[in-house]
Amino acid sequence: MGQVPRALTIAGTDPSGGAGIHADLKTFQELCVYGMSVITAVVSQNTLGVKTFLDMPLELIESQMDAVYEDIRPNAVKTGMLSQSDVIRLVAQKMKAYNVDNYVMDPVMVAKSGDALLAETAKKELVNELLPLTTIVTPNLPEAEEITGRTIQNVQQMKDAAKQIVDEFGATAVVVKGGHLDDEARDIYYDGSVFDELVASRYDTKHTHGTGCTFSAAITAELAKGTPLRQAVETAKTYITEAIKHPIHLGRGHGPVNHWAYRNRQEGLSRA
Ligand SMILES: Nc1ncnc2c1ncn2[C@@H]1O[C@H](COP(=O)(O)OP(=O)(O)O)[C@@H](O)[C@H]1O
Ligand SMILES: Cc1ncc(COP(=O)(O)O)c(N)n1
Repeated sequence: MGQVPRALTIAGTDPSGGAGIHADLKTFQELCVYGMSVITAVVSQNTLGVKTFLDMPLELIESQMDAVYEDIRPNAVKTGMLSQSDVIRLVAQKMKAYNVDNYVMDPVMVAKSGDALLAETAKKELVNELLPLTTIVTPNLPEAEEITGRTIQNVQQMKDAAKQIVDEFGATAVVVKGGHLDDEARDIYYDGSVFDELVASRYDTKHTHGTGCTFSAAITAELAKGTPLRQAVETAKTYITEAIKHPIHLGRGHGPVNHWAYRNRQEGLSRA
């Protein structure tokens, strides 16, 4: 047997298991990829909201990245919550030092509960330092608005934002996620030459804690396996749609998505 595909997430935690590192590792596992993690912040949160969080010291983030790269090199990497400017600058510097490719950025800014997970002053660092390194970036509508300075209320405006993020800010590709838009869950993919729409039914559910984390982790897992980018995004869309469609009804707020649903569908099983 050849070496198993390996993916790394650099992100914050969620003790209730629905978002951040926890969502990412569950997604990697379900997609048969060996998961590793670098923790940027310990976040006290659950389905009801964020209570508080503590950023890890920079030396500890750096040391965790070194621990991974000196031993088990990942085939793909994603970033989630990076919370402040010096964390972003450090991660960008380490990404360059380790010559990272297959980099998926989920530009996490605000939790579903409305709590800020990225300092206001750090947004420009995310765009200037990290965006040009990405293979793909996956903003939701408010994040795409922040990055581009545009108002986005329809598909044409999503396409305009996608174009700006790639052509002007230097991402290799982008998916602008329309989970916040209308009656369909319509996302716009753009890779500098091709626009594409990823469309799924929109399910009327409050169980959407960790949807963005899960979607970007699924793209990362597929890239780690060597799946071409466009196809990786397609698989991630199926994964997140199934995970939202079959809620597991945990928590008193925005509950977590169902990580068993994708494989249940593939294998005709019913684990939950
Ligand atoms: N209610 C829903 N039904 C179906 N798909 C959804 C729903 N909400 C979000 N999605 C999809 O889930 C993925 C994550 O989107 P989104 O919720 O916008 O991200 P974020 O968690 O970053 O805000 C996207 O593919 C989006 O279209
Ligand atoms: C540590 C951490 N990272 C990210 C999110 C955003 O989650 P969502 O995917 O619901 O936008 C979160 N709530 N916590």
